[in-house]
Amino acid sequence: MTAAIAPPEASRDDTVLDISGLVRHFTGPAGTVRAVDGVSLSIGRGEIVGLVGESGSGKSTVGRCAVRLDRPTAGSVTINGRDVTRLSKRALRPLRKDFHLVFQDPSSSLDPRMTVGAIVAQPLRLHRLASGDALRDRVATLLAQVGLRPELARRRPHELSGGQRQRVSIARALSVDPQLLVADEPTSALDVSVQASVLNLLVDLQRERHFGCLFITHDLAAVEYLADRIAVMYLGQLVEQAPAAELFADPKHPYTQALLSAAPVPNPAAQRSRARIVLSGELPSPLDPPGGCRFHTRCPLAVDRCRTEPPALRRLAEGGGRQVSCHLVADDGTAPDAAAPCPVTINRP
Ligand SMILES: Nc1ncnc2c1ncn2[C@@H]1O[C@H](COP(=O)(O)OP(=O)(O)OP(=O)(O)O)[C@@H](O)[C@H]1O
Repeated sequence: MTAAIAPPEASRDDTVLDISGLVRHFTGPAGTVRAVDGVSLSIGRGEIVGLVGESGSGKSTVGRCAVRLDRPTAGSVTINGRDVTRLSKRALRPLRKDFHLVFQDPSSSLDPRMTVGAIVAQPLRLHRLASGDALRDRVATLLAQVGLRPELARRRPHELSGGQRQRVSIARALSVDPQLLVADEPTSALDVSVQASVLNLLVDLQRERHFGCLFITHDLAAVEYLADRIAVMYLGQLVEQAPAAELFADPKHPYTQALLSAAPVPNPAAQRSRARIVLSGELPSPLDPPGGCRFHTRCPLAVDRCRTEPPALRRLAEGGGRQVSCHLVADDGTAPDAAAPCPVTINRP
């Protein structure tokens, strides 16, 4: 398990989400899936943190635990200073308005029997925040804020387009003014032509309302555009975390370097300066993750130490508070280039 260190953000008093040492294992007939294995991450008010990594690396599991749709095996989740990890459903109910999840596929998260108006009104009713005319006005305002015409309130989800349905989910999630929104691939089920407008809507609403946002995605161009900070996951653990601009300009972890090298960039000159790193092999099974550094089986730079000793996620001496878990990255941030493997000096403690 990773010896994850608590980021300094965890001690800020504007922290809305603080995940500490999160572990989520699923035990079934085939064994124990170690979906998340020691993740620590925090999000401040008004901050968008992007969570990226290959399919199966554990991103959605982190997101589900963050909003208590799933319970961690170990570790804690604190929202607005309250540890929600072990609260009963009843104790959790009044706090639920502070955090919401926007799912990848709005069709599966919207009740097909309810009208759009009733769906958006539901959290306001549940938390007794509005009723009667005030409730109707609030729903109309919310629909307008997500760019939907008021008459759509009488329709049902199947009568809307995918983009409109996702706007309804966003209106529902934001109806009670949450402090934290977890958006799990909110545009990946949508037509490419409407993805940008839904993303822009999310960003506009976030800038206006200053909620903290955990944005889970495979879309590196989107995350570069909208996230303040990015955390990179590999096989259940965080391998790197840094301000978005710094991560994209200078990825330190060999896995981050490989991930970003595969992403299309809007500026072709930048693309040319970044050699493509093709990783060998598949993501190993989380049923039996490799010992030592979990990435060593695919890392073009791995040395003996990587095969035996798990690297801790440690803070580098950089202004932005970057964290990296790699034996080959020096404390001052000097990092080898996975695109040009060559003998490296191991930075032994
Ligand atoms: N309820 C469950 N029972 C058993 N295994 C699970 C369960 N939920 C997730 N997993 C496993 O945990 C691992 C992490 O899954 P998760 O969905 O969190 O990854 P992800 O990074 O979000 O993937 P994707 O990008 O494809 O959504 C995967 O191996 C997945 O099969």
